[in-house]
Amino acid sequence: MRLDIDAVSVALGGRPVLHEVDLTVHPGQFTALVGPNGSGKSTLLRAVYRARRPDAGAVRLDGRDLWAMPAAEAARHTGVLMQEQHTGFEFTVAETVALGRTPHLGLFDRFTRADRAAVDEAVERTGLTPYRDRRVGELSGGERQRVLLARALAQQPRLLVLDEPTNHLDIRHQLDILELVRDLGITVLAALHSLDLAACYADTVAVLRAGRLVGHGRPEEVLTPTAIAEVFDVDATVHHDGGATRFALRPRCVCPEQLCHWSCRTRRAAALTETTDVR
Ligand SMILES: Nc1ncnc2c1ncn2[C@@H]1O[C@H](COP(=O)(O)OP(=O)(O)OP(=O)(O)O)[C@@H](O)[C@H]1O
Repeated sequence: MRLDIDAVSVALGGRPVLHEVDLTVHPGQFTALVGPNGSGKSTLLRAVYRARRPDAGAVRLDGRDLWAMPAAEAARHTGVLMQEQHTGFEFTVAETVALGRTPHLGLFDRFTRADRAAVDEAVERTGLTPYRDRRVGELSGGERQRVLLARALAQQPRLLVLDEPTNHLDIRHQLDILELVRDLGITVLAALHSLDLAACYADTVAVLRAGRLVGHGRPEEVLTPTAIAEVFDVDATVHHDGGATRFALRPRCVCPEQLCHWSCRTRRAAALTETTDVR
């Protein structure tokens, strides 16, 4: 499924948060959305999974206006894993994952064999088979995160929208989840804080800064030391090692001696105290 974000603008609390953002994710492509805290990533994702209507511009799925289609249809197309998502703690894992089938069921429809198969497959793929009868409230944060991903997968969406899907996960499960998501072969738009993971798993990386899209392209084209320094205010060295890209990042240094950031801060504080003392 093709996702087109056309000149989307959003204001929150009377303040512009997104400024005419244009972004296309081609069918089957995995696009990572990166940017500093508060740059508008979650707000953009909310416009894509119909939680916040854009004030201007449009979101299209295969050319159709997402905000003009019936809510149930939009829900069938789009699987979502958001930050701080609520789950009913009293439900079991299998019951929670089964909720992913809701957009496919009519009011009086019963669960079919196909629905059950979709749930079983989602539980299996996320490594949750040993947990299927456990209550969600008894799970760790990382296990719960996998349950939410399984619920989104059970929905068999054509577009997956993920807001920091690796939150709470240990390194092994971060890799497992992104590998799984990449191998689904469906269209994915995922906000990620880790540039390493974005470079490793995404086909393209879109960079937001202060609500504007300032770059979009293949990871190696977009995540350059200059761009990273400008957007994230850190000094970056990028190593391409075989197929993998690694980033060595450190806070940007502003002192003439090029000492590290903390030293700079210490020095500036010391300098300030000295000045104050002199006065
Ligand atoms: N309901 C709201 N009312 C007013 N401002 C809001 C509201 N929600 C978010 N904002 C502001 O909008 C901006 C963008 O927030 P958003 O959550 O989209 O950023 P983000 O890039 O996802 O950040 P993070 O990396 O910290 O999750 C922030 O400055 C935030 O304070």
